Amino acid sequence: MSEETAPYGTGPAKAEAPQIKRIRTHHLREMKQRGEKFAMLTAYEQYAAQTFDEAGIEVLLVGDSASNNVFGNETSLPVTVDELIPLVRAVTRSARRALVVADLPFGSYQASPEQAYLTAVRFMKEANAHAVKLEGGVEMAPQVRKLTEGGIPVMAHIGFTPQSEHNLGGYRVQGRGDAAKLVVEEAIAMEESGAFAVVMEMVPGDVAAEVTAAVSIPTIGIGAGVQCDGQVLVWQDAFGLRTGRMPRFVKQYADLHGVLLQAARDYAADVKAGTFPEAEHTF
Ligand SMILES: Nc1nc(=O)c2c([nH]1)NC[C@@H]1CN(c3ccc(C(=O)N[C@@H](CCC(=O)O)C(=O)O)cc3)CN21
Ligand SMILES: CC(C)C(=O)C(=O)O
Ligand SMILES: [Mg+2]
Repeated sequence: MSEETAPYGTGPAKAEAPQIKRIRTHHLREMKQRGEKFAMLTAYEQYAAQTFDEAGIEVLLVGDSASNNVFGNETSLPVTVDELIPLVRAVTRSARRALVVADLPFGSYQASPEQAYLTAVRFMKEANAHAVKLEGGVEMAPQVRKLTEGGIPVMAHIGFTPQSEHNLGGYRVQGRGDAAKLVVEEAIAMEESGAFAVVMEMVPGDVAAEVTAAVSIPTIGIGAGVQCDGQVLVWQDAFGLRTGRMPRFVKQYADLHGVLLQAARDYAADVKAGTFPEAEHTF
């Protein structure tokens, strides 16, 4: 089937598509230098990825949070590399401009730099990821160095790191009081090991500001205040597809749950009443 007549989900035909320059890791660093902020969202499949890309979101993260937001687990711990690879592939196929980052899941990189490299290579080769992300500070420096030297851009993730929730004593703010200097040290270790950016999760705003000033790589906050170079949220939180208690750092920009609920109810009511399908929907 030609691109022009393909009915589903292929977006505009390649021939008509204007040339769009892909965001690369150095562009984010240049934005930091210019004092320009950038936005990152999670994405796990085609339509969200296409829509966020069209909206100008600079970075799409295929988070290990797919564990709870796609696969229905309670935490991010159970998700596997084999489960995440098809999601990353869908997002890289769908985003024309955004930098697509694949989150390495729990247990797929902590054992050794070699394990981290072999896992990251799978995301790069099998899913066309542009970069990978891993959780941890100073203790992950050998992993970050190994990947970077092997040609794989690494985004670090410090502060509250959900894969270590059992060691951190639950979902808690990190870096309060004396622990602030540890967060700064972690960020510096990540920059020195070659990370191109660092996510900071649930860190006091003043500490995140200090980190942002202390490193030349961009910082990306989630519950880390407005002075980070970029921000990230889980899209189902920000756009209201997920319901229930939200972390304090979430701002709700839409009520997709309400929209979908009403649409599904209207459809069911039409079917039951015999008012759908109508003549125009019938061959
Ligand atoms: N849907 C979703 N959103 C996320 O932000 C997210 C995931 N899933 N899965 C992986 C991790 C887990 N994250 C979480 C989960 C819960 C809290 C939370 O309950 N925070 C509370 C307590 C903070 C405190 O103790 O001070 C909050 O009110 O922010 C925070 C981050 C962030 N990530
Ligand atoms: C919340 C972001 C930073 C993340 O790691 C994820 O979605 O998995
Ligand atoms: Mg994650």
